[in-house]
Amino acid sequence: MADMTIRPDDVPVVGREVTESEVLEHTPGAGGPTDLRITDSTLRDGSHAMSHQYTEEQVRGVVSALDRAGVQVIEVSHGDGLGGSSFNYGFSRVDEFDLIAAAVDEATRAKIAILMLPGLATVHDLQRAHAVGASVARIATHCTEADVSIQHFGEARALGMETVGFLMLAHRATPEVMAQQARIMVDAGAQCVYVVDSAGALVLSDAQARVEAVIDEIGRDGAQVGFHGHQNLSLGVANSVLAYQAGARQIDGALCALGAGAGNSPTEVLAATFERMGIRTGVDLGEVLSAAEEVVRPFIPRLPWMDRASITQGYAGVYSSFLLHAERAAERYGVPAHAILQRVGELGYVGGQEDMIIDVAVQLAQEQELGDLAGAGAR
Ligand SMILES: C[C@H](O)CC(=O)C(=O)O
Ligand SMILES: [Mn+2]
Repeated sequence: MADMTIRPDDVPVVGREVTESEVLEHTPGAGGPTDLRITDSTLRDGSHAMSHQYTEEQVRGVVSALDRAGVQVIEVSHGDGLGGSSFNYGFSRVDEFDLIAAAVDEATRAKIAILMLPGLATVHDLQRAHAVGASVARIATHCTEADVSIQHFGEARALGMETVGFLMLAHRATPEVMAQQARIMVDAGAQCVYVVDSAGALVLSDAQARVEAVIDEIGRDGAQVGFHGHQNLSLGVANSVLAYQAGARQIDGALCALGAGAGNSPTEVLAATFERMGIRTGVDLGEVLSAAEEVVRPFIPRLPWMDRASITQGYAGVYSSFLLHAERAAERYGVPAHAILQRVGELGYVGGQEDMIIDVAVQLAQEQELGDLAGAGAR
């Protein structure tokens, strides 16, 4: 297998020399050199499924177990990224900077990553995350709006952080557009760009084609490509394998699939599948299975699952984190969550439009009432 270390000469230079300390290195995991790097997002994407109620004790337990298992990067933030704790997205139980600091304190080998969406989080939030010890900045935009991340990549690199770009709702852009957007991120300082299947809507070759196009565009700069899957159509792991085969070298997962919608590709299943394929992740399978079964599963309020609402998200291409918002609106306005999500898909809403879910529910409730009245009139 190819040597996966990115050396100073391979890293795209963004307006200045790259120093040794900024070089993206793949820390050998428990099993030595790796062929791909798994980033675990239980403590970030999983925060959606936890309604952002993580405690410091839970964060410490998960980080310690993942670190022991040899997972090289652990993401910790509000589900919607830094600054997400708000009326629109849901308030965190514990300040995310305290959770990030606890994660940094607990990790002995793993790097702690944060996610941020420019506009929701500011450069000041990024500086705070760095100050408490986060060393990987994952900067996310809608798949056609990479230009809003330019300043943030510049600041992350200036802070000496490893940088990863997240092109969300990737099913909404063609492979060609994904490649153009990835180019913007790399020119701004991203060392890796992810194809992010936020809706779990990419079906096999759809995922592969996007990864291939992005690699064709940015691979020559020495930048890597990653894949972040959701299980709404149950394809997160299969898409991740295809992404690896297309050249992706960073893959996201979450223990017990704990993530938005039907959840993320389960980290423990990724570890087992790649091990079966002879692909080295550096993750100790026994330890990661224990982390899922003994540390995470006991505190999960509800296991993410492919039910009618989350399958509708995959089918209709709806942002996975809309699920709990839709369920709450369904309860309040007496309309089915899957009908809300179907309509949201038709209207093409993107992350940040959570408040529109209420409007859709109100509209559907009115339509339902009119339908009932018409039915009553006909009798
Ligand atoms: C902020 C989002 O939840 C990021 C993500 O995980 C996705 O788009 O998927
Ligand atoms: Mn996600």
